[in-house]
Amino acid sequence: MISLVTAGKVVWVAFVAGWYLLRRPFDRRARRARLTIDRRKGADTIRLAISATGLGIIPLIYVATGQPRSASYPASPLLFVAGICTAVTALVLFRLTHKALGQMWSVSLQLKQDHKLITTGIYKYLRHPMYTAFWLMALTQALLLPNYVAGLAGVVGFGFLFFSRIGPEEAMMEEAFGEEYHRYRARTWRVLPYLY
Ligand SMILES: C[S@@+](CC[C@H](N)C(=O)[O-])C[C@H]1O[C@@H](n2cnc3c(N)ncnc32)[C@H](O)[C@@H]1O
Repeated sequence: MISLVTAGKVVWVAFVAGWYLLRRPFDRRARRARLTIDRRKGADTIRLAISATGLGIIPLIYVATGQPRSASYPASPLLFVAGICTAVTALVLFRLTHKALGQMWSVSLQLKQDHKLITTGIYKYLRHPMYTAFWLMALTQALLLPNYVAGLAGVVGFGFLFFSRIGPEEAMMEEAFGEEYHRYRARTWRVLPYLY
């Protein structure tokens, strides 16, 4: 029988692989698109690197080596089951966001030629449901990996990206779509209905 720690690591790896497979076709298409606004360079590159370190590199080092060992604590079956639930919810939400955004998606602060504002599908209810999915991804990491550093690195890394990007992203959308975005913003929540 494998230990709960190993099971958590296996589920986390499967979860990240599923995440990557869902994103791959959109990423390939996005690389070929012509852009009218491209704010990837500078601050956004740093944000993406910090987020990828917290959500990917640090937990991967822990999964492969068990380091940093001194930050580990006993695994709990309750947290493990909760982690599976948040993983499934995150993947479903991540798929819904890509389905709704389609070719309008890009990894950074960019707008395509003939970019359209999407306000349908999951975007009818939330302006940033993909970031909700990323928060769930960070939570899944914390629940599945019983190590204070590896588990919480996602919350810190993605939290940095989220809080430093949300303002510039909304400003960019408002600049491009004016009144249409203003009205959309007034009738939707950012990431959590009735809360934020
Ligand atoms: C990483 S995606 C995240 C999308 C969104 N913030 C979310 O969390 O669901 C960021 C890019 O998606 C595009 N985008 C974001 N919201 C959009 C919308 N409602 N309609 C069309 N494109 C959008 C913009 O090009 C933006 O640079």
